[in-house]
Amino acid sequence: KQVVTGRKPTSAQLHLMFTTEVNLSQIGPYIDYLTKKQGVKSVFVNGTTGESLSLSVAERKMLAKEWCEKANGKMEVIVHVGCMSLKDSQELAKHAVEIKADAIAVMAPFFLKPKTAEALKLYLQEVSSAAPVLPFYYYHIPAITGVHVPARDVIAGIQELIPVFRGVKFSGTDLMDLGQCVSSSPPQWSFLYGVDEQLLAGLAMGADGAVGSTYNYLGCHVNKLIAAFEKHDLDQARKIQFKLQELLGFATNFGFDLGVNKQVMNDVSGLLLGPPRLPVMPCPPTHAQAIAKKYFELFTEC
Ligand SMILES: CC(=O)N[C@@H]([C@@H](O)[C@H](O)[C@H](O)CO)[C@@H](O)CC(=O)C(=O)O
Repeated sequence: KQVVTGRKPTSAQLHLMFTTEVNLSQIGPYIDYLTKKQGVKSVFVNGTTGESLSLSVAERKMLAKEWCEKANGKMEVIVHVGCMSLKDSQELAKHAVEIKADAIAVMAPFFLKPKTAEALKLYLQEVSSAAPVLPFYYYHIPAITGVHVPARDVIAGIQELIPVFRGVKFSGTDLMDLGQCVSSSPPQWSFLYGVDEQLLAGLAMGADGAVGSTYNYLGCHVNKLIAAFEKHDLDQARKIQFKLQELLGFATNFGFDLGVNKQVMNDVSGLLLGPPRLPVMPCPPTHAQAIAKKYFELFTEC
């Protein structure tokens, strides 16, 4: 007979909580939620929020394939293929071609870090050479990689090395660097800004779009922010940006991280996206519920 003691989880329960597996069955409903409820038109798969660097190459392939198959014309799919090993990145880049991804992105490896823009560019070129037909984005996220080479130095002359280069997913806070990237680039390149709490500043500096963890549940509001900015309605754009800041400021009190974000995604969308993988800890349900409550106070359905 099993004795349920109430508070302390048994070691078997703990094992279940922390041994997370990817769950492909949720990707179809997730795409429907993003496209129909959030008005999201593109997805950035296996990035930071997707915990790519905590997944095996095989898992990343399964996920990318499922996203491409299920998205099938409903959304554009950009697959992040950056790894610590060049060989793994090339394998994922080749795979992205096979599954007909729309584009790939690559962050700097960050165990043995590139010390110069030249080294990083050579690395990016080698990855792109495994998928020479796919549009290529550099994923600049210095707070995570610890690679602080300015993005403007990475993209200088990069088209000669990577003819399919299309832009930068810019998740840095250095707006001068973003501005210098924009002002030195051909108009067909895109700069996708990735610091949700200051998107409006990124747009003012010339970003063309946004990729961020909170857009899983704020996509339609952020589309409105972008539309207001494009109409020069700064008051409206600021109103939305300030509400997003209020939500993130509130969530920061609970140690906002991937685990918290994932739980908020579950609570707001009603999807069963599961907990994060170790070493990221699952968010205590009471914390996520408080953040979701704040979300519903600040944002009405679009
Ligand atoms: C460091 C980090 O996770 N940055 C997030 C932001 O969306 C971030 O969560 C948000 O601005 C809150 O700080 C994104 O840039 C990451 C992202 O887009 C991704 O999942 O690849």
